[in-house]
Amino acid sequence: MTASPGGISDVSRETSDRLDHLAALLRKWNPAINLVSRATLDVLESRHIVDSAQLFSHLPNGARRWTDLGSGGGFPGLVIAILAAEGAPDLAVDLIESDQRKAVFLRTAAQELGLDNVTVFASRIETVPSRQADVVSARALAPLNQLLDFADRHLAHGGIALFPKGARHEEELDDALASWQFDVQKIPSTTDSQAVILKIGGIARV
Ligand SMILES: C[S@@+](CC[C@H](N)C(=O)[O-])C[C@H]1O[C@@H](n2cnc3c(N)ncnc32)[C@H](O)[C@@H]1O
Repeated sequence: MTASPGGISDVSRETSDRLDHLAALLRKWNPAINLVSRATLDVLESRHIVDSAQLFSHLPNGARRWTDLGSGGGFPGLVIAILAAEGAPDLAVDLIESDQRKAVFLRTAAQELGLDNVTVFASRIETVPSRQADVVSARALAPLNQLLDFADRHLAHGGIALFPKGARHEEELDDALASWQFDVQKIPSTTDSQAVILKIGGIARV
């Protein structure tokens, strides 16, 4: 799988059809529940789907559970589940989303897309028992300091967090270092020259 600004390549016809189907479902449901900002609906594929798909290439070998926090319209979690159905069939994908209407969308979309690797938790991240995940992700959810607290709750020992972050990531890293120890790799985003994916392991409170 390759995710570049031009789109997603090296995937099967079924995966590509599922990604198109997800885009169609989002366009259908968006007027009712505002899953993505209306301004980005026209560039759903490049702005949200490709941006989410690039995280999949950082899946560690042997990972069994990926937990996406604050999934909203399914970014990155539903896109990861679609790619995993082809590329990592043993991976279970959790989507945690406290907004009940968005959680209904996520369940309906997973069903319509024929994804049996998805579990939706219509609850707050803070109240779901630890998922002991190998990977935790969160996009556009909270400052890094807060995300590390969520990741600390839901990661298994040795697990990693993948957090897409924008131009202010250095500031967020400095703030987080006041309360947390961690190892971080800054991976340039393929969709935005100012953005990075923070790949974080070894999370511990200071
Ligand atoms: C700005 S949206 C981002 C959605 C998606 N990750 C994306 O990139 O498009 C943040 C989402 O997180 C959910 N959320 C915020 N706080 C949460 C919490 N404590 N537990 C579960 N979901 C939460 C909100 O309902 C919202 O859908």
